[in-house]
Amino acid sequence: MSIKKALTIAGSDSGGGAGIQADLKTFQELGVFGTTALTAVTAQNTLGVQDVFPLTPQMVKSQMESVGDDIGVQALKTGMLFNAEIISAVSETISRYKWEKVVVDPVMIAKGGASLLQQEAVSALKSKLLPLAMVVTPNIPEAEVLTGMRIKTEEEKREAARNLFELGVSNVVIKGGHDENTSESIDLLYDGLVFITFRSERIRTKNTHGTGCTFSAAITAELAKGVAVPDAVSTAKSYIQAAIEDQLTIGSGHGPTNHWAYKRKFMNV
Ligand SMILES: Nc1ncnc2c1ncn2[C@@H]1O[C@H](COP(=O)(O)OP(=O)(O)O)[C@@H](O)[C@H]1O
Ligand SMILES: Cc1ncc(COP(=O)(O)OP(=O)(O)O)c(N)n1
Repeated sequence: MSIKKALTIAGSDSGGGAGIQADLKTFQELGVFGTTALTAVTAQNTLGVQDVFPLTPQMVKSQMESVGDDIGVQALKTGMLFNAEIISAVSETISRYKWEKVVVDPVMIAKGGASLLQQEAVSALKSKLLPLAMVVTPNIPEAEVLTGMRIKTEEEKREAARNLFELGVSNVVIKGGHDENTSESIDLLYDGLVFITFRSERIRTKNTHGTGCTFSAAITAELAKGVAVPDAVSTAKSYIQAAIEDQLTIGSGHGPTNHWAYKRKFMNV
């Protein structure tokens, strides 16, 4: 059997809710073989991030090469990259291997407030990595940092998406999870021509740790299978909705989502 392979370049979450752990669970559930290039180790649980230890840029590059030289990469995603040196190493390696299906989740701050990207690395993210991205998936605070705009209205979301497209990204998805005053969670896709909205009922829960990682990993898995971007975003939206709805109770803070839920809801597994 030939199976598609997806690579995640991200940090480890010891609590299992976000980062590499969320990405691998998502790849597995969506039927692609997951590989990893670890950027940083975090000591983390549902209450927050207790410690961060970044790996060297050389070690990140070596892991990408090990995967690229032997296993192959049909699509990849980036998550926590932590500093400008790691961003440079990742961007150079993506360019050298000519990997095209690149999903950038511009992870900046964890739910508890810990910084997962140094402030001075934002310009490297914009100038080196975003131009290589087939899809970028900022949440609203991340889109505000990347564009320098304040985003409150639907028109401001569209303006931010246009600005991000101008940085060289082929498809921009501004996620609506942080828009807490709305009864729906609305994600907006822009491909330079049209806007498509993906809507779902907002679930009132504190257990949303790792939703952004999971959503971008689901897009990556679908791209690895050859699915077009709008359909990949649609599946990712269904996946994350099911995973938030079918609640787990783990830890006493912001708990993780449930990766078993998607197949249970849509495939009766
Ligand atoms: N309470 C919620 N109910 C339904 N969907 C949500 C909820 N919170 C987040 N989502 C969805 O989860 C995904 C991640 O969104 P978001 O929370 O904005 O990202 P991040 O985890 O990066 O902060 C998006 O598809 C968003 O619509
Ligand atoms: C190691 C690691 N990577 C990414 C995140 C951020 O994950 P995200 O999906 O944005 O979820 P929250 O942190 O907002 O719950 C992380 N926490 N750790």
